[in-house]
Amino acid sequence: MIVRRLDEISGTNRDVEGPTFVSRRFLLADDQVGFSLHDTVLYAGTVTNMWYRNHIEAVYCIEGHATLQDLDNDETHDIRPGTLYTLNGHERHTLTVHEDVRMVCVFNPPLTGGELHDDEGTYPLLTAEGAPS
Ligand SMILES: CC(=O)NCC[C@H](N)C(=O)O
Repeated sequence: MIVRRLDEISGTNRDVEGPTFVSRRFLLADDQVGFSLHDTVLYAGTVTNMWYRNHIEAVYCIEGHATLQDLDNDETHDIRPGTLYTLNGHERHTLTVHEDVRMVCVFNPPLTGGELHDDEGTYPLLTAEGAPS
């Protein structure tokens, strides 16, 4: 069994700062559970463009307010606490954050640690050893 607390992750290499968010990565590939799980806060006033070509991501909002734009299907969704979205079609999307949003994010395959978005908003596909798979 794995038990972790947010205050144990803060300030470690599982606490990853991006330009528009902080991602506290509770579970990663080397935990060997088949997915990664993050507590992510995206900051008010920011816009983040993403395209998870290599992963499926599920996102559950527990705090704040944002607008999600599905660029592939030309749809817009209001994101508030209690809303889940899942990028099961690897959709290109944008999050425009009105109030800091706190999200529980699950990635399959799991992230390995320090991944950050490239110019297209994609995370690389890495193994637990950090090498491209
Ligand atoms: C909601 C979202 O996708 N934010 C970007 C960060 C990502 N969820 C992460 O935790 O690395």
